[in-house]
Amino acid sequence: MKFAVIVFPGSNCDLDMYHAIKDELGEEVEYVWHDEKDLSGFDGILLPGGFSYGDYLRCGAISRFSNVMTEVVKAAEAGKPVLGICNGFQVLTEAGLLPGALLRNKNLKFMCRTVDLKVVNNETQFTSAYKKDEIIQIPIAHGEGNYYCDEETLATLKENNQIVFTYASENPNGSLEDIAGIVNERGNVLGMMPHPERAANDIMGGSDGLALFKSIVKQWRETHVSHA
Ligand SMILES: NC(=O)CC[C@H](N)C(=O)O
Repeated sequence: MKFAVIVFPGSNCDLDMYHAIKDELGEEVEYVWHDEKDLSGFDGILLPGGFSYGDYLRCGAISRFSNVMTEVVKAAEAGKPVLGICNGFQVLTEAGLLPGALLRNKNLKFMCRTVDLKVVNNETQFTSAYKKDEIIQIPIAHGEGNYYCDEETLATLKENNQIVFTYASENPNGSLEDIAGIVNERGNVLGMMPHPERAANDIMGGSDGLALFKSIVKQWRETHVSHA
């Protein structure tokens, strides 16, 4: 499987993402600058964390206009796995690929710690390697992680089982219904504020995030590798 790690001006978790894929999973991965106009050679698209365009206006509000985003939309529409982590999640909501918005943390502070997450939906291509309602430890580091959507959108998210991760022991940012990660209706685009790529090896303090990347590869292999 070949992954693209999109790099915006100001991205800072692209290195972690690249390491998780290349060194922990042993899969192909390349950095793709935000100005590129072709992602057709990639099987999975990863939007990393960081401070793209310095978080000016709103986190992700400018990056969503980068040339590469036209290709990210095409990849999502083609059913390829698209994963947005933290700033990547914010870009995906600004680009309309995921519903809702990430507002300023309720306490208006930058939150940087490891939190307990509940895997409330393990039936997605991103979470099949977890158990239902499994509690995992994943780091967060953000100032605008407070997920919000209107009542109608929340009802749709619940009806379609699109809520994938919730904060378990504490809600660090005020997110509606403790939402920490959601998928689109088709289930191939995931956005989440916690950083699984920063929990890909016990040396980093934990490896609970690795199963997410393994789930993506497992799904891809099941649908793309012929079992001759
Ligand atoms: N780690 C990140 O990706 C941070 C995202 C964004 N800059 C925020 O502070 O909310």
